[in-house]
Amino acid sequence: MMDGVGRENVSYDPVALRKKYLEERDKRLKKEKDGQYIEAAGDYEDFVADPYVEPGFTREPIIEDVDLLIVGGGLGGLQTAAEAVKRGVTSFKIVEQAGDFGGTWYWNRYPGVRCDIEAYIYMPLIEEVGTVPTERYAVGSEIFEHAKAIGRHFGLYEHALFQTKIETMAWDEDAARWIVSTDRGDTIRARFVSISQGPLAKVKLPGIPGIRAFKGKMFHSARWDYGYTGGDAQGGLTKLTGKKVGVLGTGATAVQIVPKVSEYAGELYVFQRTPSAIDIRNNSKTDVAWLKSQPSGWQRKRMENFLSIVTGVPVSENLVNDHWGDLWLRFGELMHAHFKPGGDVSPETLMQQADFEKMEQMRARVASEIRNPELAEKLKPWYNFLCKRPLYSDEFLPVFNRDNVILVDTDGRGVERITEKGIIANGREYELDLIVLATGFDVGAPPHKVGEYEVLGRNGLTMEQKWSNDLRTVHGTQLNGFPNFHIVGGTAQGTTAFNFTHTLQMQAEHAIAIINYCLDRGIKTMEVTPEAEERWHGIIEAKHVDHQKFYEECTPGFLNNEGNFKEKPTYIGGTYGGGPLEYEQLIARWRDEDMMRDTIIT
Ligand SMILES: NC(=O)C1=CN([C@@H]2O[C@H](COP(=O)(O)OP(=O)(O)OC[C@H]3O[C@@H](n4cnc5c(N)ncnc54)[C@H](OP(=O)(O)O)[C@@H]3O)[C@@H](O)[C@H]2O)C=CC1
Repeated sequence: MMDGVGRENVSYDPVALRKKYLEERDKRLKKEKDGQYIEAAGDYEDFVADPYVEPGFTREPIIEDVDLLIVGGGLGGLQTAAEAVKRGVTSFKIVEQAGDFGGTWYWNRYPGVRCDIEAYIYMPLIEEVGTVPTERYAVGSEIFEHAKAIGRHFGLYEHALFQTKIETMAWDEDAARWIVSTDRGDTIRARFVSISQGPLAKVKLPGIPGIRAFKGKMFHSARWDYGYTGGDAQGGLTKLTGKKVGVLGTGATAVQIVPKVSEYAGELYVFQRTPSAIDIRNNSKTDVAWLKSQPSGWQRKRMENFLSIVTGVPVSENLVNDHWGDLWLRFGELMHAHFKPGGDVSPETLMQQADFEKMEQMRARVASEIRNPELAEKLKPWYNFLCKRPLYSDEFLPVFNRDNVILVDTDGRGVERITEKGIIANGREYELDLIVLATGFDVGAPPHKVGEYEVLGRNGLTMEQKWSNDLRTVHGTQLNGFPNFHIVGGTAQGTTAFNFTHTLQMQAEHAIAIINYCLDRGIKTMEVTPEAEERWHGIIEAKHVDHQKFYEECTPGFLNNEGNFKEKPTYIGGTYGGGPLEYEQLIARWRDEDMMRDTIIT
């Protein structure tokens, strides 16, 4: 079937393409690697101040013993708390630094914010809560509202401590509890802790000279200032009329911001270092009758079907049927047609073929959307599809046909400097009123780098010390030396997926099943043994999928630590190689069969 962007009859020269990809990568490799970014902390903390709460919030400190402390009120924390409630755990607190639940959907309120994953599988617990997403790909505010609805439905607000940051968390051997203090003067003594701090919690700023020099308005996309721009995420940015706006970045965030801002700004400058591959969104209104007629358990089934497709697990039907699955479905077709065990065509060759085809389609889409052929060339992406997180938009590319939108392509170099008046790129100064830093997050920073507090396990052991030689965990969620401690959202030696809430759900259920097991039986402490960590390490090694060559050849980005894949394991590189669905079965089996062998219980 043709879909208007030349998805059939794709022809290309694989040798020339590979050469071009490597040349484009080389333009972008920076000696600073991931050190090119500045963390929005310390001297840069003002970039992450919460613009959505009234200043001056105070409350009385609490001193409380609880069975469970959940760190983080984003979707992972909510899924953990909902699971706790379902299992009858009633004594718990949720500590969240924001002013409400929602996590990434609380912070990211920029114009055009929308989830790229279908709402029916992304928005957790919609069957239980009764939320009906209005569109197939929901806007951010709707997901934020759903997060709050989860909070109301499961009675989580009475357990929440908002606008509260953890300052210390230490295991007390005698009390067999985690003693946690906060910046609001609280002391919480928790039998169990589950942390869920999110992969997008740490804002990244570009470490370019002059970032403090700019005299106009500047903010990161995750702290949008509607007081300055007017309007809301849906539009109405009328205060930008006549203004010169610069958006720095062309990732998943920028492609959503740019079309909205282009409707209002006098001039919009989009500073591009690497053009992104932008696939078809094809959004639609929810067929409410269809949604309401689904049998119980439909959401889980749909989630599993999607996850199977995007991890190459064969399925007999394609329930979601959007463009996320294209690459794997095509790979499956090629394997079926050309792969024979012992034959001379390898799965890698066929995957590369599927990838070249996919990216040719992406480039053909650019050519068909952009009227000016020279401009179209600048917007074409030259890397393997999975080198960057895939993007979906039907609005971004056509925006460059507008007169008030100017692409500043830096041909891989990035912008050079920020000045009092604006941005210098390609040796020219662009004067601006507003600079939006759509420069992303420290995706997948290890847990001890996300929260700005130290977790002190047995005998004051820190995670940094524990992992100083090599990473050791059981399932990426439990650690020897850290009893009664769980990580939800653990990717290193754990798992992840494009539909991140799906893997959060797996780990939330796992953590609460274990915690509930202990609470039911009066078990004071449960700690995974060093032998269990070695066993899991062995499984991780045995299942290891060697991504090294692939990511080394990739254009830099957060998936390969900005071209530093060899020296530093990444978010993706260290996950369980059998894939998330196998991981889910394996952790369930572990609870039933091996938990007693692998833990010390008191
Ligand atoms: N579910 C959803 O719909 C959404 C999800 N997200 C999530 O957030 C993640 C992060 O996305 P995003 O916020 O876009 O961040 P990204 O890290 O994907 O993008 C950052 C952008 O900033 C650019 N950049 C950085 N430094 C410079 C510089 N000095 N000069 C010019 N450009 C520069 C990068 O260029 P270069 O490419 O060259 O590095 C890149 O285009 C996504 O991968 C996704 O997981 C975000 C938005 C929507």
